[in-house]
Amino acid sequence: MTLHLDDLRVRHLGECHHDSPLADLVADKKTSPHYVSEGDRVLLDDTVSMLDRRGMAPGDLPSFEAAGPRRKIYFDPAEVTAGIVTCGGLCPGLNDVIRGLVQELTVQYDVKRILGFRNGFRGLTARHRHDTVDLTPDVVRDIHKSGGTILGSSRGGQDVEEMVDTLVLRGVNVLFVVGGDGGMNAATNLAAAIRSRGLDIAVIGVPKTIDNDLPYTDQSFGFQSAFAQAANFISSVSIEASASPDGIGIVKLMGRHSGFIACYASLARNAADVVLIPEVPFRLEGPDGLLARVERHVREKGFVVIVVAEGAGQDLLAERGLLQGGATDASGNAKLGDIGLLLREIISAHLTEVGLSPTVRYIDPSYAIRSVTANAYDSVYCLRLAHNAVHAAMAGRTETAVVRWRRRFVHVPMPLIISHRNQVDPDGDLWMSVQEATGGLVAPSDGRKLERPGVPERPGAGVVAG
Ligand SMILES: Nc1ncnc2c1ncn2[C@@H]1O[C@H](COP(=O)(O)OP(=O)(O)O)[C@@H](O)[C@H]1O
Ligand SMILES: O=P(O)(O)OC[C@H]1O[C@](O)(COP(=O)(O)O)[C@@H](O)[C@@H]1O
Ligand SMILES: [Mg+2]
Repeated sequence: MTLHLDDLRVRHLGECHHDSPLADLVADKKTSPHYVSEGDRVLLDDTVSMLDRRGMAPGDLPSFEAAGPRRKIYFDPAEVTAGIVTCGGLCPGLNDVIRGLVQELTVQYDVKRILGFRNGFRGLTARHRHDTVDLTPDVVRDIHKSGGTILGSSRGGQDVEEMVDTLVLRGVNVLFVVGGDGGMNAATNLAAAIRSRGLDIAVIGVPKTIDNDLPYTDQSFGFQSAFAQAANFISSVSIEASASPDGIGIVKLMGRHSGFIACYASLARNAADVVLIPEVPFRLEGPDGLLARVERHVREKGFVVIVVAEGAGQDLLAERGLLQGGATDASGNAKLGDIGLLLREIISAHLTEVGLSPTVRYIDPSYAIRSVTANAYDSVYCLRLAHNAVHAAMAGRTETAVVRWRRRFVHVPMPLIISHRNQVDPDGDLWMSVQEATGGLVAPSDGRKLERPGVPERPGAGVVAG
């Protein structure tokens, strides 16, 4: 998809006439390596060759509006009622975002009324619209010390007009939606319905996903905390596998369509011998297939550690009739088959057949990963996203997501956030790092040639076969 400057312009509700309480803070600020001044823009591309290929004057290059406080704002804070909703699967840092939004709205902008809608968009339906939480600095003071979301979350569709009615009935003129692709889709529809009714309500998105599968953001909040926790499970399985004769360690990690958690968690411990992700289909059979590679590892080193993203190898499950074709959850997300269980069965059978005596250690940590408390890095990240989301809303931006792009906080039109999925690029440098760390790949099922098969020496990897 080729993006142009106009695709990256965000919607405004109107002119900003009110003095911002933060005007003095930004009055003399200029763009520097550590600040982007109001009105300046952040480039989409970041290499000389990409810019060169565009062949444009700097002002015409595709770029994002910088986030941050403005000198003038659109809303009179005394007239603002803010709403907050968290939706979809959990992710570390949701409470940090809620806390940051509430603190910034109240302390900096003196907004007096903030409603927390319960259990995702379900909380905006007619049935639940009056069951809200009054969010104050006191209520949110310590919530970042726990994972999850104090507001609750949910999957499943709701009527968009009914949700707009809720905003009108509850007097909400600024809504913050913390959600993933589904949540951003719903927020986009909501904003469109608001626009078609001519209402003065801003909808600001804070993109959320532990799968890190949303585009136009450096890395989603909570992702670091999630993969750090995932890495602990890889260590556990590695220790178990290395202490067992012909040990097979398998860790299945979340990642429906994108294998970022599997890649990062594997790199964090450098204990994985094989990493399987949805973006790179793999073969079981043949000299470079998974089974041969696993067998080689076990024979040469005594054990093997496999990290598999839940969305990997779904074709293998389908071939075996282990997928309910077209089955989806309440939000329309595809229901996956259990690749971890299939690998456990197939690998055990193969190794037994070739005369080994495998001991399999299989962990599926699932919710134990995404429910953790945000680490210090993610807490800071969430707080800064929240501050910028509040600035965007008060400045009358709408249908806009607040993200960090190439280290700068920027505004992205919501439709772009759902325009495609962020995935591990098999030709990109992350996958290259995984290849370097694991010493090669399982043969791809698309017939591409392997470049570097082999078993690398890993310091501290444990038992080496004699
Ligand atoms: N394509 C869609 N269009 C409109 N609303 C959607 C869409 N997909 C999901 N939603 C709504 O967004 C909410 C969250 O979506 P879900 O896919 O469960 O999680 P996430 O936001 O984390 O991706 C759900 O309540 C669902 O109804
Ligand atoms: O059991 P649930 O809630 O459907 O969640 C499972 C899915 O949630 C995820 O964490 C992604 O969540 P989102 O769809 O909310 O982004 C996936 O990794 C996983 O497949
Ligand atoms: Mg999703």
